[in-house]
Formats: sequence, structure tokens, C-alpha cells
Amino acid sequence: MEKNTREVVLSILLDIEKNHTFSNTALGTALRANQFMSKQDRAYITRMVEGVTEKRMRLDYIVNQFSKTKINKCKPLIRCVLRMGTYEIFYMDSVQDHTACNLCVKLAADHGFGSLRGFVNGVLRNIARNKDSIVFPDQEKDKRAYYSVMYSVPEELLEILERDYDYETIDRILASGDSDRPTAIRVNTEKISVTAFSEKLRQNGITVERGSMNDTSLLISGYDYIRKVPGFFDGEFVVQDQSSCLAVKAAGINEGDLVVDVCAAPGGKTMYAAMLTGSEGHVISRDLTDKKTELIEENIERLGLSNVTVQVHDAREFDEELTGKADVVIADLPCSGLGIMGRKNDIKYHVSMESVKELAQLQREILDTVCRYVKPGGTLVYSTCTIDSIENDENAVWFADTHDFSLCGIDDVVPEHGGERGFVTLHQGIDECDGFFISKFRADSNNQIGQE
Ligand SMILES: C[S@@+](CC[C@H](N)C(=O)[O-])C[C@H]1O[C@@H](n2cnc3c(N)ncnc32)[C@H](O)[C@@H]1O
Repeated sequence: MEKNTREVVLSILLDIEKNHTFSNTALGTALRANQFMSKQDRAYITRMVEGVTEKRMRLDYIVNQFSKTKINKCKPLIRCVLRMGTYEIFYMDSVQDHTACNLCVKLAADHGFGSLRGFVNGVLRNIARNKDSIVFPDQEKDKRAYYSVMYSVPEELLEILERDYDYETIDRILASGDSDRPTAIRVNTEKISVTAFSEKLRQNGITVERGSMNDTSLLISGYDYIRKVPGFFDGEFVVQDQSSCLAVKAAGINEGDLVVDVCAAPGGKTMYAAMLTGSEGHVISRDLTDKKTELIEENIERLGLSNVTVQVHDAREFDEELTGKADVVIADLPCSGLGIMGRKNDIKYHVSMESVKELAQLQREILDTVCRYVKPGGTLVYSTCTIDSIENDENAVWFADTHDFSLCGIDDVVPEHGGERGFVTLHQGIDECDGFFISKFRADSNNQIGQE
């Protein structure tokens, strides 16, 4: 391992700690800046940053048992160093405990904290000596405290989940964050068949499984980084979860349709919709900022799609031009992201009941606006990548009750999930996909009339 690898980890963790940068952004920036490091060093950096972020509350709980100064009272640098050392002691078999301690002491000293050598050394050696006898909260006496520490999730998030799920289900959902799940991709069957593409990946040493929920999805692992996967620059695949593909399938898009995708970046659903409408159809693909729409543009260029118009547009602003024009509106709305908290490790630290309610309200505002683009008899799909009923079920029922739309069954696309009601929630750790919500509505013949 190169000697500055730990420095890179520390600088990323500090960026997250001090600037509240999202871990995937901080990690992505650092990996791009260190492209020429070996695959092994890049893997170590990724594992450490993702692991420390994912297990942060649990690591802090352990440190607090062995340190007189509580971790939130330590300087940010010392806090990050103690988390790194504790993570290595518990989760990195490749690093011996005494090596982890020594390197953390050195890291602190190299950054001007020579006077805290003894402190860092003492805490980490104590943790290493006692690692098999840590006392965690009692699962029976205080479930919330137990799950909060064991899965490193704030108690407020558990409170939100408790409204909809029992602890057996919560356990399965949270446990899915611990496993290295393969990456789901959708094969661009306009360019290559699923069988031929699978074979091509296998020949390049990549592990490939067929997705069981969507026929053009593959689950891949054992690659270095996604841009190096064969076929990436030829647009032969897109990274897209099976649940996201199902949302597009549920829309029932036909060749020649006009589709409006109102919150589209980075463009996963837009690209699939554009394939389904064919060259006679068209997709209007929108998002809030230039930075976001650039991501869509990059993707459609890579896939060679010519039937997509990308626009910066705030979905809360009504666009009169589109009134009653769309065969399909895709409203894949901003949400709390609880369905992907295992993949985006810091989401869980930012969720509160207040933010969930605010997002649910934002979703209502957007639905209220964009539903007017659907032509009579046309379709609206409202989806999110979250799993709480405040944002999902309650909004779907509210929408059907207050607009000239009817819920339509989606059990043909998502069987065995109660889809005949018109909406389903899929769960990470239970279903072979991210946590996700899909609902589908048909516009009645008087849509738009009553809502001018
Ligand atoms: C769940 S993501 C969309 C994922 C996308 N549909 C896909 O499949 O790749 C939600 C998107 O909504 C965008 N967004 C948030 N508020 C918005 C608004 N008021 N108007 C338009 N887009 C918005 C965010 O920038 C984000 O890209």
C-alpha cells in the first residue's frame, strides 16, 4: 500500500466532517485526483471511506466507552483518526491491530497533534484489547437504542420506520446496508442483446447474474470502476436499478408517445423511456439546474439518443405549453432516499421527521403542477426511492382523492406486491432491488378542466 493512502482517506473524512460534503462526492473527487494509484490502494480508500461513514455512530459509541474525552468533544482530525483506527480494528482483517494503532498515532502526529500521541495510542490499544467484550445496548430493553448503535442509524430515523414496519422488517432493511451488493445495470438492447453483453462481461473477468425482476437487467461485480466496464463509452448499458426500470415499465409507454420526465437527472428513466417511444416518439427531460441537466445530456449522448429534449425547468412552475399534451408524465420526485441509504451512506444521518414531511409537501406541489400535462386517458407515474408512507402511500391516496385521476393496477409489472391497488413499495434487503415506491394513475377524460 502506498504510504499516502491513509492521508487520502483522512482528507476525505475531514472534508465530510468539516464541510458536510456527501461521502460519494468527496470520495469521487479524491479518486479522480488519484487516478494513477493502484487498484488495491483505490479499493482500500473506497472501503475505508464508505465503511467509516456507514458505521460512524457505532464507531463513536465504541470510542466513547474507552475515551474520557467523548468523541464529539475531540478535534475533527482526532475524531477522524480514532474512527479510522477503530474501523480497521473491527472490520479490516488485512490490517493488524497494532499496525492500525501505530499508523493512527503517526497520522495524528504528522498533522500537528504530536502531544496527543499517548491519547490516540491509549484509546485504540484499549479498544483492540477489549474488542470482543464491548457492551452494546440491550436489544430487548431498548430496541431503538440497540438498532441505532448496531446499524449506526439515528433514533429519529428508526421512529420514522417504526410507523410502517415491525423490527423484524427494519432489521432486514438495515442489514442490507452491510452487504456488498452487486451493481444493477440495464442493457441497452438497441445496441446489444442481454446474452451477448453478459458474455462480453464474463470474458473480461466480471461476475454477471441476470436480474430476476426485470428482463434487461444484470447484476455485476468484480470490476474496478464503472467507466472501465466494456461497452460503457459505446452506450451498451446504463447503471440503473431494477426498481427504476420497473417504474418506467409500469408507465406502459408506446412507440410514438410524448413523455415528459419532470425530475430526470441523471436520466435513468429518460433513457429507458426514449428507447420505448422509438424514433417516432419524444421525451422532454427536465431538472432543476444546469449541472443536473448536463448529467442527462452526457448520458443521452453516450447512448446516442436523438429523441430527447433536455431542459432546465423547475417542476413546481407550470408550463402552459404542455397542457394536456403528454401521453405519459414521469414524476420520479425528490425524496428522503431511505430506499438507497445502504448505497449512499450518509443519507441516514440527514433524515428527520421534519424533512420527510417537507419533502412529502414538495412532492404534492410538483404532482399538482405536472399532472396537468397529461392528456385525457394518459398516464402519470409517481415514484420515489424511499420507503416511508408519509412520502409515498399517503401522497398517492391524496392525489387520487383530489385530482381527476384514477389509480391503475401495476401487478402485471410488479407481481406479488399488492400492485392491483395501483401502488407498491419495494424494499432493499427483502426484494432484489433498492427500496422504491411506484404508483400509476390514469387521467380521467376531464383532466385539466377542473384544475385551471
Ligand atoms: C430521484 S432524482 C431523479 C432520478 C431520475 N429520475 C433518474 O431516473 O435518473 C430526483 C431529481 O429531482 C430533481 N429536482 C429536485 N427538485 C426539483 C424541482 N423543483 N424541479 C425539477 N427537478 C427537481 C433533483 O435535482 C434530482 O435530480
